[in-house]
This record gives sequence, structure tokens and C-alpha cells, in this order.
Amino acid sequence: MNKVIEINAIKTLGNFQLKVSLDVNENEKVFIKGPNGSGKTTLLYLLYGILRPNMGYIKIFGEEPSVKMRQDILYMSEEHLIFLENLSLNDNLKFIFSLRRFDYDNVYKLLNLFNIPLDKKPYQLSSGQRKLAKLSLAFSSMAKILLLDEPTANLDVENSKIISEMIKKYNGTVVFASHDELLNSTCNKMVYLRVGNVERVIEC
Ligand SMILES: Nc1ncnc2c1ncn2[C@@H]1O[C@H](COP(=O)(O)OP(=O)(O)OP(=O)(O)O)[C@@H](O)[C@H]1O
Repeated sequence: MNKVIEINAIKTLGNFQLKVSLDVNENEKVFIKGPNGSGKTTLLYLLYGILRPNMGYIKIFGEEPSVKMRQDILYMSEEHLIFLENLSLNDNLKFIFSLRRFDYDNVYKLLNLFNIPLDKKPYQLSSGQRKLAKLSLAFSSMAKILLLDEPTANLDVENSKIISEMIKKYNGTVVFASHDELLNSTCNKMVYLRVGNVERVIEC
């Protein structure tokens, strides 16, 4: 099997230290679990190249994470907004499409599936609707690796189940951090973090 992610690294943030050693294969669906503050988001930041390790290495497709990989790897944060507040969702999409390649038809298909009104501005949508709009983009990105932070936070059970199925069926690797037990059946591998350490890795 092709390894797409290799990490053996230490990252220090103030008095917190994350120490991770992990390989991820092509098309694997990896569920990062752990209590609040255990280092899940920090791990995703390292994989996306937002943070650099203090020691060790991170390889994505055999190379250090870098901006030039951004067509192949997409990170969807829990909190950060990706939409401009003064534009409708439709105009936001046009702008986003000018920056990066997506399966455009699939974006609109998913937005329709989730009943997201395109004429509304981001602040006129609920937090769940904004999340579903971001996920519609992520799952239409054609990225070889998706990094999803809390993909089902703010979503109802029905939509969470749809997202779970979309992760399972995604034609690529998905690494997702979540507290949502509903996603337990979604992965091939579970990685348990505790206070910055990999407590255990379970093949599912
Ligand atoms: N910029 C920073 N400076 C210092 N400490 C930081 C910084 N960013 C995060 N931390 C610390 O790193 C630790 C891990 O944070 P992280 O956000 O990775 O946890 P998490 O597992 O994603 O938590 P949650 O489940 O609450 O989202 C926390 O103790 C946090 O306080």
C-alpha cells in the first residue's frame, strides 16, 4: 500500500508537547480521537504545514508539507470562516472557484442536497448550514488528502450520517478529528491522543 502521510515528529506549543509517530496509507480514513486539548488540531496543523515540527519529520507524498501541495491536500477547520461576509454564498463560490479547482457541479449538487440557500450571505445562514457549505466544497475539492477538524460539530444526526457516508466513500485519504461517536464506523484506523501522546492506534 502507498504511504501518503508519514509523521514522526515533536511539536512544542508553550508548555504543551505533541509527540506523534504515524503512517497513513492511500485512501485510508483515519479518525483522530482524544479529550479536549490532547493535540488533535495541532496534529492537523502539522500535516497541512500551518505549523512546523520542532524535531523529526512530516512527509506528505514523500515531501515536507508546503503551499505548492494545496491542490492535493485540503484542510477544513472547525472555526475559521472561509466565506466573505458581504457576498452571497453564490458570489462567494464564484470567488473561491477562481482560487482553486473543484468539481463545480458536485458543489451545487451537495448544496442542493443540504438545502443551503445560495442567495444568502454567510451571516444569514445557521452555523450548521455554514458547516455544510464548507463540507460541500471539501468533498468536491478532488484533493488526494482531506483534513477535517470536527466535520460533524453543529450538525444534526441525519446530516452527520450523510457526512459519515461521504467520508467513507471519498476517493482519497481522509484524516478527521472529532468527538462524535457516530463517526466510529467511518474509519479504517483510530488514533487516540492523550496529553499530546499517541495512546493507541486501532485498525478498524
Ligand atoms: N498557539 C498556542 N500556544 C500555546 N499553546 C497552544 C497553542 N495552540 C494550542 N495550544 C495548546 O495545545 C494543546 C492542544 O491543543 P489542540 O487545539 O491541538 O487540542 P484539541 O485536541 O484539538 O482540542 P479540542 O478537542 O478542544 O479541539 C492545548 O493544551 C492548547 O492549549
